[in-house]
Amino acid sequence: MGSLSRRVPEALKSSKYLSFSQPFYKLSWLSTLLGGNSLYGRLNYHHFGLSQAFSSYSRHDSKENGIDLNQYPPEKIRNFSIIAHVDHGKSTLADRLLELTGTIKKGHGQPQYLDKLQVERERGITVKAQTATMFHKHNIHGADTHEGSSFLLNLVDTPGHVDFSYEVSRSLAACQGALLVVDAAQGVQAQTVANFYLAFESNLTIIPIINKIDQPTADPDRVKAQLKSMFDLDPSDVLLTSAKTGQGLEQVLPAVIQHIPPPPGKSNSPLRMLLLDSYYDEYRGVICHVAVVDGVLRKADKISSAATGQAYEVLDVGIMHPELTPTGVLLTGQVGYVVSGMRSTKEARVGDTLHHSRSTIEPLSGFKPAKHMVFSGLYPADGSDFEALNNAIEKLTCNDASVSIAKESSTALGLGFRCGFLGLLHMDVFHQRLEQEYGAHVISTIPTVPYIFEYSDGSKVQVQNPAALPSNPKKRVTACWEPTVLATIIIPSEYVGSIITLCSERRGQQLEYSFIDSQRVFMKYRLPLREIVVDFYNELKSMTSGYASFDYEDSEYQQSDMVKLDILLNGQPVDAMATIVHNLKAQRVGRELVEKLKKFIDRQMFEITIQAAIGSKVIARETISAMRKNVLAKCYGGDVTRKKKLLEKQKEGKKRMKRVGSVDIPQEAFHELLKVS
Ligand SMILES: Nc1nc2c(ncn2[C@@H]2O[C@H](COP(=O)(O)OP(=O)(O)OP(=O)(O)O)[C@@H](O)[C@H]2O)c(=O)[nH]1
Repeated sequence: MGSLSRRVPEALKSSKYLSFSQPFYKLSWLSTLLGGNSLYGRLNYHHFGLSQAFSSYSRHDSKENGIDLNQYPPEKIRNFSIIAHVDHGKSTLADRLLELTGTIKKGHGQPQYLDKLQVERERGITVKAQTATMFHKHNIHGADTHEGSSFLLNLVDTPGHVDFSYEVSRSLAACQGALLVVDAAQGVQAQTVANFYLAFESNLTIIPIINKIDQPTADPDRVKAQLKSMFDLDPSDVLLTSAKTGQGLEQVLPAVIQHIPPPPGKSNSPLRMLLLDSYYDEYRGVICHVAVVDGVLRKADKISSAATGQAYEVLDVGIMHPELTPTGVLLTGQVGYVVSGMRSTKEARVGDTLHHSRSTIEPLSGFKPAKHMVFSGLYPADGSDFEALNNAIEKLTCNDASVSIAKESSTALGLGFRCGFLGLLHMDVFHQRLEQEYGAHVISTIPTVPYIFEYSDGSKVQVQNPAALPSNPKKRVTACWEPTVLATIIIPSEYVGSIITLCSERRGQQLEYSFIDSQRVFMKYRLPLREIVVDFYNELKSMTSGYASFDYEDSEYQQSDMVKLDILLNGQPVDAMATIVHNLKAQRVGRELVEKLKKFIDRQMFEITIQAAIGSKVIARETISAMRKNVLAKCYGGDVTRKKKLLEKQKEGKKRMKRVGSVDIPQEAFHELLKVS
């Protein structure tokens, strides 16, 4: 294989999409760390029984594990991640590499080994980045042999969905290279482009892999041409694989070892390690994932946090192989875990530098904080369960630090939380995890994006909750700004017309339009974030029979004519149902909301009016007429058991209701409102 192409394509240099500050070939582990964002995966004990694995490992020392990390100085280490568009085969490829190196057993009966969360398995998507350490014998002449020297390879499987690109960028901070996996039939898609640039900006060496070549519709030559035209990647450098049949996989690890540079830290400098991620284990306390940038960390060392100055003793240290495996030491360039008696994940600040307490060091620059794109209120479905929900949220946020949480209260729903998410899928996944892992049942309010409102007194505030806006905004609000995104859309050319119509309906502005090849078009749009958070992707997919791909990055705020839309039940505004919409769309959204509510609220003993209003102006109205017969009227007096049963049933039904004023609203009504855009 020839040397990998590292030239910056001219067309890309001028792209508004990116700024290129450093030559592609100039790899710098440190500058990547300083400028990058990274998060290492977590091993979730709840799903994995790792606590047992951990305690049994803990009884052995590193020699019993048969692993002597002293054999792996930086030149014998490669840190790389696998990046790709969603479903192009990252996790399957990761599985095969773990099998190939004997890290997991072949046919371990658990597809997508690194997708540990139940939600990941059910949805078939990767949500959390995950790391695994592998050992691989390689002979410098290229052929893998048992006589070759042994390398330590850290592999990071990253999520492909746009909501989790923050995880990808944080993962890349601990890597010097990336395998860019592209489906041989689907070719380059929107997240291929986005992830390529993330890796490219982090100065990583990129190894292109065309996967799924076993498919009947595979067309590797077409995909090679796309990689050349989009990223200037040399077709002769592209590896062809099938993670399903195993074809071509033997070339992957030799390419990793030959082309990805070793981590560049200094072994004889004072210890500096970057805290990549942390999670809480009820038996061990906080487990931190770390990358040792300089120096050496040993069990029983005294270490300090550069952020808080707090000192700790290293109780345990090791690698993820793929489960927590004590080694007693972590050397320069190695990635592993540390247990140091931290009691809460709040002490373990992602992006912090840990160092020996006795030495003074220059801290590494941490990560940019996660940017919350979507906010929603979370309330216990049963009002009395606030404490239970509070506990569940506290525990889950220990394992998903990318959610922001603040307590809030609603007249309609009582005490709850205002949560900030990276996107709508992230919000959905968070709900699912709350339910599945902690048994918490929640009602969430219509998601909103963070607006900036200016009031007549000149003050500007960020509004994350529509209820915080006064109901007559025309009187007091003088201006509003909404967040926008730069969206990349890739579609087959026959769908261009309908997608342009969709984007203009969503108030989009076209910035770029070009052909990737004779069949596919690449478009760049500026779109208000509000217009894409609900249902945009689904619509895009259904309009293109599933062929569209979409990715976005956040961009600047733009001034917009936004208004608060109130929902009133029997004349009373329901704060949890308020939303902020564009003035031109208010009428349609108001109509849809009241129609949805009419469908989901059952008839009650009295008439219910449902109204949508902007300030004092009602823009949509529906009425639910009063119920004539009581459920018990159906009983023929004497049948006590039947009566009891019916009362029980009614009580059960009530549990799933929220009473707002005098009106009972089923939980489903709240869920349905989330789908109105
Ligand atoms: N035919 C064929 N199918 C494959 C191959 N590799 C993966 N798949 C299938 O493609 C689907 C997606 O694979 P994953 O490995 O979950 O993809 P991913 O990129 O990790 O997906 P996300 O984590 O959701 O981004 C699964 O059904 C795999 O079985 C391959 O080489 N050939």
